Amino acid sequence: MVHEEGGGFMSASVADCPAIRADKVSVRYGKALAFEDVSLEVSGGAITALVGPSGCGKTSFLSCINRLTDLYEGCVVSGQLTVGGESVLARGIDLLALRRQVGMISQRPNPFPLSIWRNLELPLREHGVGDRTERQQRIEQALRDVGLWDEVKDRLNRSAHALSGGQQQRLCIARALVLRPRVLLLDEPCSALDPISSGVVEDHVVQLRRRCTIVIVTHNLAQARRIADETAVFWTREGRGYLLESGPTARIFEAPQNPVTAAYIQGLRG
Ligand SMILES: Nc1ncnc2c1ncn2[C@@H]1O[C@H](COP(=O)(O)OP(=O)(O)OP(=O)(O)O)[C@@H](O)[C@H]1O
Repeated sequence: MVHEEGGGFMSASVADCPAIRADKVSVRYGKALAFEDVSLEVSGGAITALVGPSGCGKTSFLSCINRLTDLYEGCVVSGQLTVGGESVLARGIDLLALRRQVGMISQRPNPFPLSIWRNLELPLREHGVGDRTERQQRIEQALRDVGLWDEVKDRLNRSAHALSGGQQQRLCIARALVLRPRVLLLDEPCSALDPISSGVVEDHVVQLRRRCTIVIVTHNLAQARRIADETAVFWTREGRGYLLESGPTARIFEAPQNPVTAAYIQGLRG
């Protein structure tokens, strides 16, 4: 992909729980604009929900933040995007360092076809983190953070694929957490789960508030209202996504400024 911005990403200077700032960010796939001119401030340490109808660019926006967009041929990201004040769209930034700071969880649980332990050890080895003792500590802590430790501590060498869907998704969150990211991007993390597993995942995401800056895409407006400090509503016009409005979640749900937002949250549109 091509990036159209200057600057640099210095992992050492990113503050704890960094804010994310998008200034007129647009994403094109070939000639098709996925979304355009999105300007959004995401507060450090808060949970921000991205909501809106299908195809309005929520996942594409999320993917810019850790440069997953690089994986799509013909994808062009323009505008300014910073994490903790450091540009993430610049050419030549250290992508490994960026992705260590900015973890991403996808919609469907996707553990590697390896043991539970290896799933968590692999990213640590890949990023050259710690010695054996530190790796063990991080793995146990990450499993505790997602409430899995007591459930799996006696079967760490079993295949991750033998876990239930909800456990697999929590394992994937733990796999991101072992690297101690400062930003966590979650793309509809509960959409493939049953309501009980979904609730468990949601509870653990909430517990990460203030430890990470969290951006979560969700189609579940009740979930956004329950867990998000801030909400950004995306919309689509002639096939192009844009940001309709954003602000504190209570304001978006109780006193939306835009009539389209009002209709959307009442279930009348979208
Ligand atoms: N890899 C890709 N290549 C080409 N077009 C893409 C790609 N990913 C997304 N798009 C297009 O970009 C637009 C925005 O898609 P995106 O998945 O970001 O929206 P979304 O709001 O997350 O949708 P959903 O809620 O259904 O996941 C859509 O028109 C989609 O078809």
